[in-house]
Order: sequence, then C-alpha cells, then structure tokens
Amino acid sequence: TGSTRPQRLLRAVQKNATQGDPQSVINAIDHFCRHKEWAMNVGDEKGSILDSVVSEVNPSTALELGTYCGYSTVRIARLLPPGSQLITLEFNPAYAAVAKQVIGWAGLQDKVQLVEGPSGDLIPQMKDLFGVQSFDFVFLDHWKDRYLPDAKLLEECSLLRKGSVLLADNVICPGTPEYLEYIRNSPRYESRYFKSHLEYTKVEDGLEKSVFLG
Ligand SMILES: CNc1ncnc2c1ncn2[C@@H]1O[C@H](/C=C/CNC(=O)c2cc(-c3ccc(F)cc3)cc(O)c2O)[C@@H](O)[C@H]1O
Ligand SMILES: [Mg+2]
Repeated sequence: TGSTRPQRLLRAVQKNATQGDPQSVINAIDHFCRHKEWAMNVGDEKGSILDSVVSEVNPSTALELGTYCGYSTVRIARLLPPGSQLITLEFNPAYAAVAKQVIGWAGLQDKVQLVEGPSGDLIPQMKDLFGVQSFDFVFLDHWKDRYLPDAKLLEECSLLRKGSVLLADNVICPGTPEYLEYIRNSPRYESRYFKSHLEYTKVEDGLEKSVFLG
C-alpha cells in the first residue's frame, strides 16, 4: 500500500514550502503538478483570475465547495481581510486530512473552517452551524453535476444576497452544461465567462462569474 497522490502533494509542500508562507505553498503545489504529477487544483493561470475576483469582492464570508487538497482554499484565504471566514466543504476524509495539513502549513487555519461532509447536507446547516447570514463569495469546484443543484440550494436556503458572487471552475473542461444553461439564462444572475486553460495544460477551460441580483 503505497502513498496516494494527495499524500505525495502534501510531502512536496512540507519539503519545498516555508511554514506560514501561503505563496510558497501555492508555488510548491504548482511546481509539483507541472513537473511531477498533474492534479485537479485550479492551478496558477485560473488561480490568478480567482485571486482577482476574490480581491474585488473582498468577502467577509466565503464558501468553497470541494476542498480536495486545499490549493484554492489557500489561494482564497490568503486574500481575506482580518476577521473574515472561509468555509470549505469536503466529503472525502482522506482528502480532508491532506487539505487540513496544507492549510496549516500555510498558517491559514484561523481563517478557514474545513467541514467534512456532503454539500447537499451541509449547506442547509450553514446558518445553524456557523451563524452565517449569507455568503459574499462562493467558489464551486466539486462534482460538476452538483454545481446546479447546490446553487439552487443556496438560493432556497437564503444564503445568497444581492451582490453575492458565484465563481465556478471547469465550465468548459470537464464542463458544467446544465449549470451554465441555468445561470446564463436566469434573470436573477448577471454572468461573465473568463476564458483560460485547464490547469497545467494548453486545453481550453474557464471560470464563470455570476452575480446574484436578489
Ligand atoms: C457533491 N457534494 C460534495 N460535497 C463535498 N465534497 C465534494 C462533493 N462533491 C465532490 N466533492 C469533493 O470535491 C472534489 C471533487 C472535485 C471534482 N473536480 C473535478 O472532477 C475536476 C476535474 C478536472 C479534470 C479535467 C480534465 C481531465 F482530463 C481530468 C480531470 C479538472 C478540475 O479542475 C476539476 O475540478 C473532491 O475532493 C471530492 O471529494
Ligand atoms: Mg476544478
């Protein structure tokens, strides 16, 4: 029983990144995925777009669906103003265990609540569990066929307010056709596509930014 890819990614962080330095953690993961083993992190090119949207929104409360190894968790949390919180949901315990250590290595554990469990069950509990009124920013990067049901669930649970921003990864590759169809045609959202590439490749992919209009 050898190691898993997330465990090898974590080892690369512990070997090459400086504790308490989020940028060095990001660089170590990007280097590992570009030169050693590809992994489904949002990556550096789409990550720069993620950074610019997070900086523009400057969220007090942010939500991430699908933590995986914590790469985008670190990218988002490093930009959050003091006193703000990022809640990230992950239902695979092995991935959650790796992500917790990546987030800790970056020194961002105080800004992040990593919750283990399925988004469908946890989203309705956000108000009770964390006293969240609404999310200023949501990053969708979990199973692609769950983007639409979870966006609708956030609406139904009144967890979006006028101006809340949803940012969805992989809307081209692997693709999220039902989500795109809904969000681009709904009068309740204003959407914009940011063309980019699939992490660490030349394949086209992109992010869809959608502002909830209330
Ligand atoms: C459904 N509710 C859920 N609640 C909580 N966590 C959930 C979850 N669904 C999935 N997850 C977790 O999110 C993560 C899943 C991410 C799915 N992402 C992808 O499939 C993906 C896939 C690719 C990809 C692209 C091209 C290719 F050839 C191969 C892969 C690229 C990406 O950027 C991706 O994000 C895992 O950590 C999983 O355990
Ligand atoms: Mg992705």
